[in-house]
Formats: sequence, structure tokens, C-alpha cells
Amino acid sequence: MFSKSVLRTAMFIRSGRLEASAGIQKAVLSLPYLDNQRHSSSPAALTGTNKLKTMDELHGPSFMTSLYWLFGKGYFQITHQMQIEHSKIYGPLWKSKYGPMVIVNVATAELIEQVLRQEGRHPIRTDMPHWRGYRELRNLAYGPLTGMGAEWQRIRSILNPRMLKPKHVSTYTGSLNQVVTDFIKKVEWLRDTKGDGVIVHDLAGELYKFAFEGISVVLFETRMGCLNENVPEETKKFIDSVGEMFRLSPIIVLFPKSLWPYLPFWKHFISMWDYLFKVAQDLVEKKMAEIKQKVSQGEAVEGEYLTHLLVSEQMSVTEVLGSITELLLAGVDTTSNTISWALYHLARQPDIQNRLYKEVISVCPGDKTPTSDDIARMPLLKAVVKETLRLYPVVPGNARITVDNEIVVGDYIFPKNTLFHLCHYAVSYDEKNFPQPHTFRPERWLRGGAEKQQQHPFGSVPFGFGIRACLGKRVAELEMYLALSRLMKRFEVLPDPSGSTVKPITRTLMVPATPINLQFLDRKDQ
Ligand code: HEM
Repeated sequence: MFSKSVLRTAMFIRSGRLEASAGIQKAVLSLPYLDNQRHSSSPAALTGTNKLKTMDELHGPSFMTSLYWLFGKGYFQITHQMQIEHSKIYGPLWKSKYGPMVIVNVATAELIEQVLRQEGRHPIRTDMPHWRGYRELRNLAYGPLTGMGAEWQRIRSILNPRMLKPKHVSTYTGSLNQVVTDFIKKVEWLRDTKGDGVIVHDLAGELYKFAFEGISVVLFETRMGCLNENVPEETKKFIDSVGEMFRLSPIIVLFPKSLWPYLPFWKHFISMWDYLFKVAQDLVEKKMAEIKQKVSQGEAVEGEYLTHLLVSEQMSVTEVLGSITELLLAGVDTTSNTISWALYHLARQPDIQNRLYKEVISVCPGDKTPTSDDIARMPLLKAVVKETLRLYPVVPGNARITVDNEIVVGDYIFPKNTLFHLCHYAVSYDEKNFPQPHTFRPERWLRGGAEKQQQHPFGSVPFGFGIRACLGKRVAELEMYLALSRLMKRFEVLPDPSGSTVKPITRTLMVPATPINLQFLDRKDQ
């Protein structure tokens, strides 16, 4: 099950034919599966050299060539496609230069596994100077997205249990199901009042409000009214601010920090962050007032995520605010876009949709709403989500900086602080990993299938891997499973009659380039 090339490299180091530093030896030799494997040659040996190459020897586009690809050839918004094109030109490992920044691109499942398995104790995605810069400017705390080092680890250890432990996550099912009920009503209303009785326009936009309501109910135990007929102004502004912040982020980071204050959009970027923190601050303050009131009346203080964080006093209020803001930010268009893409494909493949419908009604007949136990008995539903995330990895290219030690990747040795760009998108479209890679085929994920057994475990890792992996994975999955299963039960989903297709673009995250419009017909038995 583990990558052959990691093993080959590791075996090679072990055989003593390689001059690697003690740090690398330790990192690679600590791989748990090393002793079980027998491979005779390393990638270096395969190329006929016993010496690892250095980063200087790695080829790839110059700064000017990269700029030409981004802005001349128009790949700026489709950098995920650029991964595929560049891997065809340069092979699975290449170096891109962006001014003073050098990025090592990694584009096979084996090599991605190698990078991730050699991570140190405190992995870093990127140093996010612009996001961290805002927090420094306003004297705010870093959250799980922007935190680093031991401080990040401390925050994660406090945030993790109630986000990732199945016994805690399953307690969110009831409130999430209420949000799904309201979303179904909203779909009916939108279709009947604005879509000639059949169409819901801009489904991703509507699901964004659903996801915002869903994550708010988990974090704050509060309904935000995002699914009301008239969405509160504050929510609309929050949505716009997240969008603007994500749009400006990749542009700002291209400039040196000293120039940021002079950029025409820097003030706008700051004001967007101000608004995001303000919304979170209002919610935290509201919750604190509720807790104080309960305490003063001698009542027991019980509640979900935010209450737990505030009451347990493991974090200061400023730290709670920093983390909650980042959870809100990370937890909305990730899930909403995935649900949108899943419905987009199910609408185009009625056979899969019908099988899914049958699976759902056999586990949850009549009016029964699904529980986490029910979801466990819906393998096709899970496969649909996995396949959607393979085709549209929300984070199509993830970054990693190796802070703790030098690492060996393929035939190369990289120094500390190398910035890797893990090309997940290119890998999930590699037909060696996924035959017919452009086709939506959930069955490739079903257990027992021949294809499943051949898949490389790092072929599609949409939530990341290791201790820095997604904090909201379990909540996101629960939310997506509940929404999709109940939508399937209630509606037959068909494509937009205009026949328009939707492509993804990358705006920090991968999002639909144009609105997704779908028809929602009542199931005959409803
Ligand atoms: C379909 C839904 C989602 C996908 C595909 C997704 C994917 C990811 C990925 C790929 C990462 C980076 C992992 C790494 O670097 O190895 C990440 C990080 C993160 N995600 Fe998610 N995510 C989703 C939903 C959510 C939700 C709902 C939340 C909040 C409740 C959330 C909170 C976070 C946070 C806080 C981090 C940063 C963790 C850290 O750096 O320690 N995500 N996510």
C-alpha cells in the first residue's frame, strides 16, 4: 500500500550507498513500513547515479516564463491546469520561480507521499505573510490556518477533539439536519418563485448560505438566518468579504511585503479582513454574554463548540476569536462547492443518481432523516463525495514548507525551508491512478472493486494528510452526506435545460467559474 519510490529511496539510504545527512536518515528511516519491503534499487540508482541531485540541478520555468504562463497564456485563474501542462513539459518534479520565491512542484502520488511522510513536528503550508500580516497589524491571534510551530500545535490540540472525534461530531447531526430541512424548503421556494417552478439558479451561491448556516450552528449553536427568504445584510457582506479576500490574496502575495501598503487594493484587503473578524467578534461576544447570564442565574452552562472553548479557558478570548474566524472562513465555500459539483454531475448521470436514490431510501425509508449510523450504511453516497473531491479538489495545489529537516524526494535532496507545491489536481487526473480520469465514476471508490485496490493512497487526498490535515474534515463530510442524501430523497435533479457546462477556476480555492443552475423536480412518490 505504500509508495514504492519512498521505499526505494529509503532502502537505498539504508544500504549505505547514499550520502545523506543524519537528519534525512532519521526522517526516512523512521518510516514505519520500511522493514516490511524489499526493493532493490532507488530512483537515483535507476538513473544510473548514486548521488542525489541538489535543488540547483532541478529544472523548470524562469520567473518571466511563469509570468507569461500566468498572464500571457491566461493560466492565472486556472493554475490547476497549469500543473498538468507543466508536468507534461518538466516531468513529475520541477522548480518554479516567482521573484525571490522558489517553489518545488511535486506531481505524482509517490512523490507527494514522500514529502508528506517526511514532515516535521510542526508542518507549515506556507508562511502566509499577507494573512499573518493582517493579524500583526491589528494585534490579533493566529488561528489554525495561520498559526505556526509549537503555538499552532497547542491551538490544534485544543480545537481537534470536538471537530474530529466521531462521537462529538455525530452530536451535530440533529442541528445540521434542521439546517438541511430549511435548505430543502429554500430550494422549493427558489424554484417556485424564481425558477419557473423547476430551476434553481446559482446553486453554489445558495449552498454557500447553507454551509454558512451549517458551520454557524456547529460553532455558535446559533441560527444566522442565511436561509431566510431575505438574507441578513451582515451575512451578504460576510460572503462578499470572503470572496474579495480570496480574490486579492494571490495577487498581493506576488509583491514584496514592503510594497503592500502602496498597492491600490491593500486597504480594501484589510477592510475585508476587518469585516470578517468583526462578524466573528460579535458572535463570540454574544455567546460570552449568554454564558455570563447563565452563570449569574446559577444555571448549568452547556453547549457546543464555542461554549466549550470559552468555558474550558484553555485559550484566551483573543485566541478563541482568531480560531473561530478561521474556522468560519475555511468551513464555508469548501463544503458548498463540493455539494454543488456533486449535484452538477449527478444531474448529468441519471443512472448514478437513481442508484443513490435507491440506496438512500433503502436505509432511510419514509420521513426518516439520516443519522451518522445510517450514513455509514450508504457506500455509494460516500463514493460520490470522494469522486467529486477527486475531480474538484477544493485545494487543488497545497503548499508545504519543510522546516525541520532536509528531505529526499525522488532523486533530489532539498534543504530545510524548501517550499513544496503538491500538485493534487494533476495527480488526481493521472490515468495511472484513475482510469478514465475525466469521467465522474463514483464506483471507482467502492470497496472490493478492482480499481479501488490499485489506487495509490495519495492519489487523492482532498483533506490533506497528517497532523496538519483539515480540521473540519468530519464536520464537512457529515454536512455533505446529510445534504446530498436528503436532496436525493426529495428531488430528482436535472441539468440546466440550456445545456450550459461549468468549468472550475482557482481563486485560492477551486470554485465554479460560472453559476451552476439545475432543475429540481419533485420525486414522484413525494
Ligand atoms: C469539502 C470540504 C473541505 C475540504 C475539501 C477541505 C480541505 C482542506 C485541506 C486540503 C486543508 C489543508 C490540509 C493540509 O495542509 O494538509 C484544509 C485545512 C483546514 N481546514 Fe478544511 N476542508 C474542508 C472543509 C472544512 C471545514 C468545514 C472546516 C471548518 C469547520 C475546515 C477547516 C480547516 C482548517 C481550520 C484548516 C487548517 C488546518 C491547519 O492548518 O492546522 N475545513 N482543509
